Amino acid sequence: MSFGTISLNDGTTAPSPAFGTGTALKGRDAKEQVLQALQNGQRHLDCAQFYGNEGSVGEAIAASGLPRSSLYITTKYATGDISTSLRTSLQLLQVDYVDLYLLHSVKFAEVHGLSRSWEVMESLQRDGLTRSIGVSNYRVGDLEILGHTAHTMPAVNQVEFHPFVYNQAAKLQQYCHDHGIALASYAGLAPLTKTRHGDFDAVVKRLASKYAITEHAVLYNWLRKHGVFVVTTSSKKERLEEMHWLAREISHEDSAELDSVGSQYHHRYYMSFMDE
Ligand SMILES: NC(=O)c1ccc[n+]([C@@H]2O[C@H](COP(=O)([O-])OP(=O)(O)OC[C@H]3O[C@@H](n4cnc5c(N)ncnc54)[C@H](O)[C@@H]3O)[C@@H](O)[C@H]2O)c1
Ligand SMILES: OCCc1c[nH]c2ccccc12
Repeated sequence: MSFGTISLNDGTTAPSPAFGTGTALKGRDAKEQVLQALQNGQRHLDCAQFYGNEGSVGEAIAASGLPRSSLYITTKYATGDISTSLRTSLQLLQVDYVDLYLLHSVKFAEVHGLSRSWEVMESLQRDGLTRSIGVSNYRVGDLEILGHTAHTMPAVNQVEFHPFVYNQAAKLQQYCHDHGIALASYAGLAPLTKTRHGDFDAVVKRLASKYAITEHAVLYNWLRKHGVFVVTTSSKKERLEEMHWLAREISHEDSAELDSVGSQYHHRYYMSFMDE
């Protein structure tokens, strides 16, 4: 895989990029898109109870004929009893463990309370239903509360991360780094696929030409430069193929230029409470 692997604090490794199954409308059948991704070399699937389509992901996994051991499967808890939710996800995905189980959002987990939720996550890991445990959309304050009672800190925090939330994510990035929590990014392409700014576009264009990669690959490599593992997605075969060759080492100066031009702007597309 193009980006390689990320080492987690529990001694395991996760392949990056992960292939997202949630950008399609909630509940939309993901079978064809996931099967195409698997056939094009993607091995890490990023799933969620919230997406309402784990059954279709399970069908794609089964149809691929790939051995379970060659796959890395992440899914996320949204609602209901955590242990029951994971067991249901396993059934739908047609596997007997996942590699990484995440609490999808601190706002979703509030129903159990942070400490109690994390205790259950630790027990699911002990029972072998998931290899690694982590969180998504947790702020520094949430991680601090969790840390008071946790036996092990989350292996991963999956958050929105791109140049237009760079300033807002700085404290969280530092905290995760200091506590051995791997930061995973979603919506990393948003500066090209959602809101556009001419001066930022110009920098991306210049770097795409300098490094002989696409503009989207400039953002992937910016994420990589920041030590962040990538969750992305595409329904297009050519873009999946492109992910195999897009890794480039962009210079510190070029990355810093994206930081400074991008962080003049602030756009967050998911989970607005992350700015609180
Ligand atoms: N944990 C969370 O709360 C959370 C929130 C949002 C997304 N996610 C995960 O992250 C995944 C990706 O999210 P995203 O869609 O925001 O990520 P992204 O920013 O990587 O955007 C992906 C989209 O960009 C476009 N795209 C991809 N490659 C392209 C290319 N080469 N050229 C032009 N356009 C291209 C496609 O429309 C694709 O759907 C989701 O499927 C989901 O698994 C998680
Ligand atoms: O993991 C993605 C979660 C997600 C997709 N679309 C949304 C809209 C609102 C809140 C969360 C999401």
